[in-house]
Amino acid sequence: MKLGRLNHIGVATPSIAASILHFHDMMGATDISEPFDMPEQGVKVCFVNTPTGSDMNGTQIELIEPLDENSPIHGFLAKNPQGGQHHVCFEVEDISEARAWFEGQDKRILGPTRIGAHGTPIFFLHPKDMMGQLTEIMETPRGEDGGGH
Ligand SMILES: CC[C@@H](C(=O)O)C(=O)SCCNC(=O)CCNC(=O)[C@H](O)C(C)(C)COP(=O)(O)OP(=O)(O)OC[C@H]1O[C@@H](n2cnc3c(N)ncnc32)[C@H](O)[C@@H]1OP(=O)(O)O
Ligand SMILES: [Co+2]
Repeated sequence: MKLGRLNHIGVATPSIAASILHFHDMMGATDISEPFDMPEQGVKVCFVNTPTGSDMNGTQIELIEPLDENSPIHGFLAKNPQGGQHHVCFEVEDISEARAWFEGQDKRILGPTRIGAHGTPIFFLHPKDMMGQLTEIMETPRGEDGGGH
């Protein structure tokens, strides 16, 4: 398994609208996507794009707000009502190979591989098996050779 780019940091929030204001007005973010719903993941999503580097791929902040009480981030927000850093997402070249690698290391994989917000397959690893960090593994979008969005 070869580690790819840090694609995004997932930040849970009780209000994407309030978080957009924070990143725009307080942090000076100039490239923020329109929020959109992902009912199959139980979240509303919005990307805050950081400036691109020489490789033309900036890391994103992925704002996520629960769509309802069945959302996988409902419990996290119950414990952290203000929201906060929720997960990190690393890219890999081959999602099946990565899944087999982590399974072979006895890491708990949370649910099936599914299509994520960037249109490529993703899966999640339990934070208790990953040094306390909920970890999302995402296949690099084709044509981007190493990352980005
Ligand atoms: C936008 C789409 C997509 C993308 O394309 O990028 C996404 O990112 S969707 C993001 C939301 N989806 C997910 O998070 C799916 C995977 N998550 C889960 O299956 C669950 O959230 C969870 C990780 C199993 C947690 O479930 P929950 O019921 O909320 O908590 P538990 O009480 O079972 O937690 C057990 C234990 O783990 C600690 N914990 C929970 N969440 C986190 C976290 N985000 N980071 C670090 N640690 C976490 C929790 O505190 C418990 O610890 P103890 O209290 O010590 O037992
Ligand atoms: Co994510």
